[in-house]
Amino acid sequence: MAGSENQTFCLQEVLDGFKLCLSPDKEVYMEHYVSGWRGLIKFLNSLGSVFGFITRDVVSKVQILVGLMNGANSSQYVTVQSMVQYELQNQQVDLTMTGVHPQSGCRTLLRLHRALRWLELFLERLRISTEDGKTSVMCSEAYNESLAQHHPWMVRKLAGMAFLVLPGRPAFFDIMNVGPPEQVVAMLGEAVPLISEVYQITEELYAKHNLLDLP
Ligand SMILES: CCCCCCCCCCCCC/C=C/[C@@H](O)[C@H](COP(=O)(O)O)NC(=O)CCCCCCCCCCCCCCC
Repeated sequence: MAGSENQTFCLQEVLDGFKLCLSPDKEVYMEHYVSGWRGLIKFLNSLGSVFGFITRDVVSKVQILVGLMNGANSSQYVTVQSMVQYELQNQQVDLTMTGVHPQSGCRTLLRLHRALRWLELFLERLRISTEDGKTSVMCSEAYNESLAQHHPWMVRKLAGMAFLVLPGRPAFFDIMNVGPPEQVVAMLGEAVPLISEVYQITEELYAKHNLLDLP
């Protein structure tokens, strides 16, 4: 039950979500994709109100996907592949401009998918960083290389301001709830390739169907 879930962030939970994401034939299970994101929402919550505008956006996108996964056509929303096939075949996606399906699964997941690339780039920087590494710099470099190109000026400015108040590397590692820094680094070494594979598979699927620029 949502209300009784543990609200403390743990990197292991995110790792587990993305680990379970891929089926034997490399389809992406939506249930586990969303559960990885639920873990990340806990992390965002622990960062406080400055990050509230980001948290609210992620929460609302996860809610849209969960609504589809539990809705009348739930059997079509088991994997990202089945969702894409179903929504395209049934004209459930606004392909060129926002119209009757502003909250399609495809466009909603695309936003999280782009953010997953940010996460991959950020976590890799964190993994190879030294003790005095600046999380705000790692975060904004990863952002500029990924999500920023999809955001208007105002969102980029707000994001840039939020990055400045990020906790430093030691506090960041503590919030991850993994153990000493060596264990955090080891877990990041496991998490980054997993996230990267899920990202690549989704990216290829969206590219194949010309869905990478959905409005
Ligand atoms: C570590 C601190 C968190 C830094 C987050 C970096 C990303 C900054 C993103 C700024 C997003 C601003 C909010 C609004 C965005 C929307 O306009 C925009 C477009 O949506 P629309 O087409 O429906 O309008 N939405 C998006 O692009 C989705 C943004 C999703 C952001 C996800 C951020 C995930 C943060 C996870 C933190 C995990 C840290 C690592 C833990 C081990």
